[in-house]
Amino acid sequence: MVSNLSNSQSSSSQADTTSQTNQAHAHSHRRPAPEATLAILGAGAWGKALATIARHKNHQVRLWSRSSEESLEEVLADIDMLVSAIPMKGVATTAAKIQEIGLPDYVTIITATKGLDPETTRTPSQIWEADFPNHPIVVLSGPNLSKEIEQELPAATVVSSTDMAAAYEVQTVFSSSLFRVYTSPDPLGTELGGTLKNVIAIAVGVCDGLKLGTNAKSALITRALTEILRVGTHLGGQTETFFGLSGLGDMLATCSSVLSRNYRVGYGLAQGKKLEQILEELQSTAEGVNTANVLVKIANREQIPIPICRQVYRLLNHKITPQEAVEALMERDLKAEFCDLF
Ligand SMILES: NC(=O)C1=CN([C@@H]2O[C@H](COP(=O)(O)OP(=O)(O)OC[C@H]3O[C@@H](n4cnc5c(N)ncnc54)[C@H](OP(=O)(O)O)[C@@H]3O)[C@@H](O)[C@H]2O)C=CC1
Ligand SMILES: O=C(CO)COP(=O)(O)O
Repeated sequence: MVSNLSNSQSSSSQADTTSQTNQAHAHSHRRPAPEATLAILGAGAWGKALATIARHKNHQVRLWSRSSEESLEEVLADIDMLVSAIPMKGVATTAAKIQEIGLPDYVTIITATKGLDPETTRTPSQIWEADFPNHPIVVLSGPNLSKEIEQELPAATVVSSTDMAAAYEVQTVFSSSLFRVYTSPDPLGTELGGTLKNVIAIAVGVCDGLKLGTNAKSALITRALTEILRVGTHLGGQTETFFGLSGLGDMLATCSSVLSRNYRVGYGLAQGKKLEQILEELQSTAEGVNTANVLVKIANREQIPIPICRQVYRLLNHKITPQEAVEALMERDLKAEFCDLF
């Protein structure tokens, strides 16, 4: 399907990645990246798109979901990298299953889930890290609407890890002329940007569904960035990360496209549809619904002001109408623009 995802980096960037790959191997005994064997867990929209990208780089890809004929044991046998594109609700149980099966220490774990665990409030990478403390863990996140990637449209993403050798290796594995992969040393910030923006995409869907106009949408997205920065840095992400592809970049993509499931949740609510009906029609994951609930739990615990996300939470939990949510935001106490950023 995607014919142009071949590796056509310039010679200088090839030199860069070659030295990066050498650096990766200097730090580990992992096998060379050029023809890696990848298990991609989660055969939904995102797992399939990632599989397409990897296959066009000539990697061996085994795509798995719970309804696959192959067992998880079979899929995991002799792999170099494990990619998790599982929805949040399945991450902890799947990680526990893999722990039981066993995974050699050299296998890099790449997490592409955008969510927060409802029980523990942990991010997906924190779950993988806790279960696999000896493995390199890499977060992959960015403005990556899967339908556009399947249509061979260019996109960029971020791979982030405290183990930079692993990040460089994953960068090499996924980079192509249509998928530009940047590295970052801030996995938590990278992950939180992609996760928190889903709640904002619901808010923006409401804004568009109510036809509140461009001024309102611009104000909403801008103030939402302040809110994401406040939460994200409080939880340990680096400020600059939230201005990058996995933060602002992903928020712009998700808040401006009807391809976003989260945006469509908000849009549907503004049209008076019931949440259950919208989710039924989507037949796909909208992580912002769960994330809004977990985020409010975190904000209450840590005393972090999240006015926009709190209205989304109240709307999703049938405590308020879309119009009341708008009024509540507009009628808050007046204040300086940057008084409470950090
Ligand atoms: N779609 C996109 O554009 C992007 C999505 N993401 C993120 O990737 C994650 C997955 O999204 P997406 O692929 O769109 O979701 P989909 O709903 O399209 O697919 C989900 C996949 O996961 C499997 N699955 C569902 N529930 C569980 C579970 N409890 N345990 C294990 N596996 C499960 C499903 O198959 P089965 O039921 O057979 O197991 C299915 O293959 C989300 O966190 C999303 O935010 C990130 C970037 C882009
Ligand atoms: O995360 C995404 C794009 O980067 C996908 O967004 P949705 O889950 O809202 O479709």
